[in-house]
Amino acid sequence: MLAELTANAVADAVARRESAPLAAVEAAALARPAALDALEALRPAAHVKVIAEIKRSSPSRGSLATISDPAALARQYELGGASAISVLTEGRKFGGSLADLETVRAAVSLPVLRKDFIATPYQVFEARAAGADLVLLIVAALDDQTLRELHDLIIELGMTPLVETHSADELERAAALGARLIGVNARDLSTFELDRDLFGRLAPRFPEGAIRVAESAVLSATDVAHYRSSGADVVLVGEALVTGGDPIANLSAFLAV
Ligand SMILES: O=C(O)c1ccccc1NCC(=O)[C@H](O)[C@H](O)COP(=O)(O)O
Repeated sequence: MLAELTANAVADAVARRESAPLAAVEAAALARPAALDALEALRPAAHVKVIAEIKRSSPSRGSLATISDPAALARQYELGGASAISVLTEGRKFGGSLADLETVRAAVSLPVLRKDFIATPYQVFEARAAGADLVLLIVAALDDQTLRELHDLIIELGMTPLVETHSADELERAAALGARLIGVNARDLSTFELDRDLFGRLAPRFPEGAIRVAESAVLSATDVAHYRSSGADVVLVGEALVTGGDPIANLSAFLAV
């Protein structure tokens, strides 16, 4: 499934390139005000930090929430104390778009993550052109050379890569890049199986000084507490915030952990 999602995302970017050629997107990326400092926003603190996600649907869960106004939801996340906003920009399975990212960027003063299946420099330029401050790189989807190339391009453009892993080997590959913001996704992106204990098993292997992000499978404050006690500096939460009623109240509960 991960290979299919990545291939689709690249095909969609190739189609967009017909109307927005690389040179135009590069120019738009370079014309943007500087990206916000996500490493500072997510710096380890006495309390856990939350990256709150705008997520309409997913391959594993189907339709989650309508979200007709992503800017309004992002503002609620900001009011609720999120430290960054994740915007799923993949259209086919997640119902997202770069337009969502742009509208969220304009609505909040928090760093914004482009969460997608990034495999080409074009998608990185698109992310910056839409106002992203962070870009997700999924280690399992990329060979070492592409991973390095995209990682370095993201930094060159002033953004922060969030390097996502799901095994000790992938964590080593992230460490070899010098990644400073590393996630462990509890969700196996090929089988959709969830393993909330994976973060805890991998936490001791994080490179010194890297910010540790636990991604997926937070349904309650108890799950946040579990990740926090396993060493997470940051949790990335989607489903629980878009389906759980009042996002501000839910964030407060998560941040009180
Ligand atoms: O969510 C999915 O079903 C999914 C399937 C395949 C690739 C990626 C997928 N999700 C992306 C994410 O990693 C999550 O949206 C994110 O970590 C938040 O997860 P959750 O809080 O469990 O919604």
